[in-house]
Amino acid sequence: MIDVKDLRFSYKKARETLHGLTFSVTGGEIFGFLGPNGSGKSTTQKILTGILGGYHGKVLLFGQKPNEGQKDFRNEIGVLFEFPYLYTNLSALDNLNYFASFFPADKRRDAMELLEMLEFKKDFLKKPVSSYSKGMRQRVSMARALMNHPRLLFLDEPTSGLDPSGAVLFRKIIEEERRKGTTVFLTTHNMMDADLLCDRVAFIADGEIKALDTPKRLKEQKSCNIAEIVYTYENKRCSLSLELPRLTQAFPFPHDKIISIHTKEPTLEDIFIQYTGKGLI
Ligand SMILES: Nc1ncnc2c1ncn2[C@@H]1O[C@H](COP(=O)(O)OP(=O)(O)OP(=O)(O)O)[C@@H](O)[C@H]1O
Repeated sequence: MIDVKDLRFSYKKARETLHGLTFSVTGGEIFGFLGPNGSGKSTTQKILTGILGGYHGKVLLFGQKPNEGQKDFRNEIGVLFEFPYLYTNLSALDNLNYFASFFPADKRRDAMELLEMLEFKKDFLKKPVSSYSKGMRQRVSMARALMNHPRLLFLDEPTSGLDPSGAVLFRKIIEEERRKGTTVFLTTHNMMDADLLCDRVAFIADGEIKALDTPKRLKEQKSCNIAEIVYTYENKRCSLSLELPRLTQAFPFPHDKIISIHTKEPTLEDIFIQYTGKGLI
């Protein structure tokens, strides 16, 4: 679906922003592109969606170059940008109906249905976008990205500006898209979105991919293999950390009652820091 080999890009001659990215995304997967501010996520998405040209290396989507700009290609992708780019003097419905007019009639989804699915506040449907909160604008942007039944959906920070219940709703909708067979390229520095949604994630830092695998395997590779045992002894609550291989050996210690045994699993963010030496924010 997406095939990228040795992708290099510079905004200015003297400074390279992307230093040879290589990855591929297969049909039907949610692929996470995870990195801190300024690491090159949006630049990569802009190249993949044909907004930025002038790159070096191979970039193919559906087997064709994105910046060749064929209409068929535009009909097959949906994009949620980091910034909403909506007409602020128009309403949600007018914005969506205008964007829908770029697609053939049989590709268009109903604007009203999309906004209902995204739990958009009904009293604002005909008010101008300039009166909307960030979360409401994000809902309209998501509706626009889904407008043409895209086979490939690019989402740049989809849950940014949403409250927790809005973020849960968006994750549900993204999963529903995957269930229908849509391929999703999810750009984010939100570790929870990446961990909950993605089949595979690429860690990007300083314009380079530092690791690429399933969230589970990434966490297992760097797992610290420590179990924490909480127990009581002589009416006191105590805890003990133990390396996992020792759990299989007889390991006596004075106690009255074991309360819990938990492995200390690293989070995806812990793993990101181990690979890149930096946090996600
Ligand atoms: N139009 C531009 N002109 C010059 N430099 C740019 C431009 N856009 C981005 N950059 C630089 O390119 C680098 C990568 O930026 P990019 O926006 O791709 O990062 P990002 O990972 O998406 O960050 P964020 O999470 O903040 O959106 C940064 O150093 C940024 O300052």
